[in-house]
Amino acid sequence: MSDLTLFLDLLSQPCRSVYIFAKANNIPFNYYEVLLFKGGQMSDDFGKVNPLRKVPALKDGDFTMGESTAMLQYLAQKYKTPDHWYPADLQKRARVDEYLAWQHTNTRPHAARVFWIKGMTPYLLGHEATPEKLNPALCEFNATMTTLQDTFLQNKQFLAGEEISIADLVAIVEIMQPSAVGVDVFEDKPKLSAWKERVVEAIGADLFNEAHATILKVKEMQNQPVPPELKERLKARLELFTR
Ligand SMILES: N[C@@H](CCC(=O)N[C@@H](CS)C(=O)NCC(=O)O)C(=O)O
Repeated sequence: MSDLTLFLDLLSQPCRSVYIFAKANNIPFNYYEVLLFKGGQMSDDFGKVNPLRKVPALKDGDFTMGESTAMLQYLAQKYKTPDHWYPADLQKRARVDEYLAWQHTNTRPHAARVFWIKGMTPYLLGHEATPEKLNPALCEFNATMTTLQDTFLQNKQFLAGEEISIADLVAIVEIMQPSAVGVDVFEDKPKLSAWKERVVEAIGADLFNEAHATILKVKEMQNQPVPPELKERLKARLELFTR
């Protein structure tokens, strides 16, 4: 049994980046499932691992931490994964860090906003999102994807260079969120579309599909009843996205 335990729910995009990274690098870990829709993050046991009550979280012996990008950096350094994931060279590493810093206030919130408005409105309110609510979110997300393609990717193979890095992983898992609820993310973005194919190939299609199997079935979840206590909490979250 490994000393390393990852606390994950693969519906969550940052969980998928950590899961894919660990699997792709053959890092042995125990998988502890924290089912967000069942309130698993609120358990006493999980609170001891991550007092912020967010997944992913990591326990390595007595050491615990949250925050996916910091976890990826920790795993890359601890397990000395191939250099391209998180290069030792100062400036190459800075390129990866640059994207990781930018995405927190761009790709992540903008993709999540589209996912919640388009995907969660039917589940929580029983009707499709109105164009008044959805269109501004789509516009914002589309502008972010244009920046991703034209400013970060440019003519390179991957976001931070010619080989895959943790920047690409962190980006793709976020982008798959709107994609899972039917947004044509790559429409009119041929370079970004080709980049996605390269990322899937570098990770391996089997691992990519396995990690995304739950989120790609999220629309089926919309036919299931929402537990009442969860519904109120999720509705409050949805409201934040539609303000
Ligand atoms: N910045 C954090 C974000 C973690 C996060 O927001 N996780 C969400 C799932 S995607 C969560 O655990 N939400 C539970 C909750 O808010 O109750 C990271 O990158 O790990």
